[in-house]
Amino acid sequence: MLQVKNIWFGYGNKPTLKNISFNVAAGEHLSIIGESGSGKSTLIKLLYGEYDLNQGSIFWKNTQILGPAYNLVIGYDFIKYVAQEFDLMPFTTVAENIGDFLSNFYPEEKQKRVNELLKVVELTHLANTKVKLLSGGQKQRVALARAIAKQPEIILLDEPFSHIDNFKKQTLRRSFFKYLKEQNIACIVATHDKNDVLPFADNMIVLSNNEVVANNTPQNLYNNPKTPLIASFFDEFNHIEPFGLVYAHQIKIVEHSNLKATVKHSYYNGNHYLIEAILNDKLVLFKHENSIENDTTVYLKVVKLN
Ligand SMILES: Nc1ncnc2c1ncn2[C@@H]1O[C@H](COP(=O)(O)OP(=O)(O)OP(=O)(O)O)[C@@H](O)[C@H]1O
Repeated sequence: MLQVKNIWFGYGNKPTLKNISFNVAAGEHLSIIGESGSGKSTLIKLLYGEYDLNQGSIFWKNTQILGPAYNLVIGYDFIKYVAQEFDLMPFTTVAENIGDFLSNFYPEEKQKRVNELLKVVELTHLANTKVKLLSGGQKQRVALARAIAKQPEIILLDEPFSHIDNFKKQTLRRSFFKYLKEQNIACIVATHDKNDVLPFADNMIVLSNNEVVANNTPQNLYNNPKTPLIASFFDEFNHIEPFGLVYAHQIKIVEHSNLKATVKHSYYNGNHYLIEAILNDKLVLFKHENSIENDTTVYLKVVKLN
């Protein structure tokens, strides 16, 4: 298990992270979310041992993760880290990059493993292409395959699919996270994308103002967002008294109610429209199957079924 106990860290005098504690079990999938600059990447780097802590401790099982003041070479065999900038060998092929950490002692085994990894990240067709010729998204997939090549016990991913286009993202995300679960590899993922979290994470932590402000399952945080920051991560939302935080899909148009609003704009969103309206002099957002003409009066009802 990963045990993070009361860690503090700052690049200068001011703390970037304060009083951070959480655990991650073997094979567990934890997401870290928070606004840009909230310290997600910094936390991932601390878990890898890239910096020295100001206070607190990090253990994976019985091994303490220590920073450069204690280690000549940063990192540990059982932990892999895929940064936002990938560390690849540009002048060798995709297959060579992926196989770089694998032993040459059993060439057939090595080839089999490389083929398996190429399949997980859907790069079989580019096996013999030099990495310098790849797109950003393809390079990101090589970095992911390299990180799992030697079966780490824990993998740290910083925005792992940010360069990958939507055509590939959905299937890649499913096959990659499924692979980690099957192999019982714990993973910690810093992300801005709810689609990295909701279908896959066992738990998620929310960073704000240098601290962990929530640590719970995605289901609990989605169904009961305690703060606007958490609600905004998942979807468009409103604050309507006496209901509190209400997602746009939790508002319906009804024949009559005491929530009388005037429509100002309809945004096409594929399977629904996002409607912007004015309710008691405040903006309200709700989802509707059709567009609605501007200045139409509608009556709204809050339906919180979660
Ligand atoms: N090497 C560094 N030296 C000094 N300050 C840094 C360094 N790296 C990050 N910071 C600062 O630490 C804070 C947290 O940055 P960090 O990159 O961890 O945030 P983040 O949540 O990962 O952001 P994003 O979502 O934009 O990637 C920011 O204020 C940033 O400017």
